[in-house]
Amino acid sequence: MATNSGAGASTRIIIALSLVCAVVAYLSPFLLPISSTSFLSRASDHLSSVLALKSTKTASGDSVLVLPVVDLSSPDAARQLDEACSTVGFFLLVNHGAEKTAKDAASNLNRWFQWVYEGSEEANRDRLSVTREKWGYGPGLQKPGHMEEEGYETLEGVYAVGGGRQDYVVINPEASERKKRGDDYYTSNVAQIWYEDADNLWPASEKGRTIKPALEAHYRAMEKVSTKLMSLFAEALVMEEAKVSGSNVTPDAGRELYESRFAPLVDKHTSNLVNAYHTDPRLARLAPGGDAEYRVSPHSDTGLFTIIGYGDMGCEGLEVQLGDDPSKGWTEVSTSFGMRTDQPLVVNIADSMTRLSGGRFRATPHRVKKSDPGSIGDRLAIIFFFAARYDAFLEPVVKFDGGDKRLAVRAGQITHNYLTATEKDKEAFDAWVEAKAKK
Ligand SMILES: O=C(O)CCC(=O)C(=O)O
Ligand SMILES: [Fe+2]
Repeated sequence: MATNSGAGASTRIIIALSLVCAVVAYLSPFLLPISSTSFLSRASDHLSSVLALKSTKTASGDSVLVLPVVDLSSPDAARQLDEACSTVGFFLLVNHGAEKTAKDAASNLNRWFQWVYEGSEEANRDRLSVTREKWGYGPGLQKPGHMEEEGYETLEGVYAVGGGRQDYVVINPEASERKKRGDDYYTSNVAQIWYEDADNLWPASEKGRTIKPALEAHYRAMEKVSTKLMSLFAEALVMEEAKVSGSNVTPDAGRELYESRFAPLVDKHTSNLVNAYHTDPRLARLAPGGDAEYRVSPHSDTGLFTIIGYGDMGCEGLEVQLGDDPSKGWTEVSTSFGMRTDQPLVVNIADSMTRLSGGRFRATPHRVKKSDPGSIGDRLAIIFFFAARYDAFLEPVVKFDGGDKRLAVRAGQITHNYLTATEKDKEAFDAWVEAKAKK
């Protein structure tokens, strides 16, 4: 896969900052008091205070952000998560246990996408055999017209994908089997918005053969990581609630909150694994449009949180809007610090988690810039949109003074599938939600 060559001044700053971080991280066992927390969490504490989780301005006025780190193997993970998600809303997840599946997914997808873009007859046949309206391969989240002009609203913007991005969308590998068994959650009329077609499509060619096992394994690994993160979010919210109310936290409080409020929302989650491949718009022969202002417009995600793997590449082009004041502008994200570890994942809070946490965890607006002129910027993002059951009721699970009381909704009503469904299907779902609320 080709790399970007034209990132300019901000890249030099990222590299400089990464070097500083690497040195700080290397020296931190000597600089910081030895404690039971892991090396990485101490390094991240230190980074947090040194950088105050804020951006740094470059000479040209650009900003870069070294993401806060959450170490999933650390006993301090819930606190790290709370700090990152109540400030930046983005973090770098390390020691997550999905290193192998993240790497395999990236290498298999890169190989197949590159082959498809070369456009041989066999490659075109393979591409067409996995192209359809919803799951499978196609432009931006599988809706023709799901482009710059036709995005949908999120809490913090409009989600639209520019020309040149092709998504290979995979849903829960269990869904098809469950539907065949007659599970009402997948077979009912209202479920059709999500599960009208519950089968994933897979390439049949020699080149694409390994994609199915690689992506199914990665999907399952992402489910595991998400479950662990949900239990840490519960722990973090319980700690915060106790702090606000001045009460003590019982040892089981986090687990109880997870089991009573979180687990039931996600036992049949509607998460999609969206494998987003961007090429230089000039090469985007297969995509309509081709020259949008952004690769992805400014938006927040609608699910609970999003976990992104970039394989052995960085997150080039990803930018976030920090703080409450949009006039502060956009800050480039760097994953360089975490790149010292194997396959770090970028995680961001999404709208549903903002709602569940009473606004404590921030669904930070983000966007993906076009590649710089002159670069041949192939770019792969393996995006797991972790989303609740479509019938989950999203309301705050804890009460904070002054917490965000934005309208509670059914999780399904803010998903991409619902928002791009026919009016008739939407009405049927809304009526069902109302009837359920009355019971
Ligand atoms: O490609 C990326 O780095 C992020 C894409 C994104 O934000 C999205 O598709 O929701
Ligand atoms: Fe996003």
